[in-house]
Amino acid sequence: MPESVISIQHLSKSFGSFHAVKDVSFQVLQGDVFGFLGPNGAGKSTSMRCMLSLIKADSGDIRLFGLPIKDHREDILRRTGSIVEKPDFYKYLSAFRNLDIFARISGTNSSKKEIYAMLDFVGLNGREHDKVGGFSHGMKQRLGIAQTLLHNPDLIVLDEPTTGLDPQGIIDIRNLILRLKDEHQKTILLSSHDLSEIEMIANRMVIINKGKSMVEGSVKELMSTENLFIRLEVEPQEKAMIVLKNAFPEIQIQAKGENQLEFHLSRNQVPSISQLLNSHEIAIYSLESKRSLEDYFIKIVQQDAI
Ligand SMILES: Nc1ncnc2c1ncn2[C@@H]1O[C@H](COP(=O)(O)OP(=O)(O)OP(=O)(O)O)[C@@H](O)[C@H]1O
Repeated sequence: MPESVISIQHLSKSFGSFHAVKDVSFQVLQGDVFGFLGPNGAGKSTSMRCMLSLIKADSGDIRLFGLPIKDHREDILRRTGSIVEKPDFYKYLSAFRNLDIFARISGTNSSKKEIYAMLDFVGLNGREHDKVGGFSHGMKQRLGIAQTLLHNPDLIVLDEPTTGLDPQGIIDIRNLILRLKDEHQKTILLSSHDLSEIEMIANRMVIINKGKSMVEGSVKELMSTENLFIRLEVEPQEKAMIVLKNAFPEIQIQAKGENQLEFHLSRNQVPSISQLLNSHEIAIYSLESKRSLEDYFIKIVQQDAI
């Protein structure tokens, strides 16, 4: 059994009368890329800030590397790199100078060679001496990751690292996270509101909603039971609706516009749709299937209520 790197039990935090985190528990094991998933406002950042002791939790047990954060803050933070608040840089200085200054202030005293190697690792080679003010959001994000890696932490905590990035920026960060896990054996906790993002890089995850943990486990196992949202463009629409209702009596189908149908279907039933409609001479112009975190939540919440 891999070592527990983060263990959070029954974490709770209020701001005045507002209970932002009510009951969050999860466990991150060594070598995990662990997805901390929840919609906006679910309490992810607040939980992460409590975990790193940037703010004080009201109650709950927080242990990193097996040690309670309240008694071992320094030791724990020495082994942890995080971007939970937006990283700040001197925009009139180069990427290299920014890291050099940070290394001196924070006491990592990294050599020039180490800083160049870090900039190379995050894909900023060739841009080392350019001013940070001219960097894209994605480049700043990668520079932020380089900064958190300077002290060679075992655990890396990233709060919504791909938010606001363009598609290439998202791919760059995703690849960087996977390399940190595969080539450097880091343990990574990252938050996101995007289920598909987590599915692509995390091996385990917890889903939180309204300040409470809903479900935790292997990403593959959790996703395999999931329903998909289907949007079909078909003709004739009414006939398609009847055929689908006969084949899947348990589903609720909504007719949209002239020839669109929308419904939810379990993943393993999706491949049979086109064959079914073709056999009734119904033309399919498009079939769109997507996962929706919200749909997934509703399913979990409904299961919870039974
Ligand atoms: N310092 C604060 N004072 C008052 N309310 C706060 C404070 N920080 C967070 N909140 C509230 O707590 C709730 C949870 O916020 P939090 O930032 O933890 O959510 P999140 O899951 O990270 O969502 P997002 O992705 O939108 O950041 C939100 O309703 C937020 O407005």
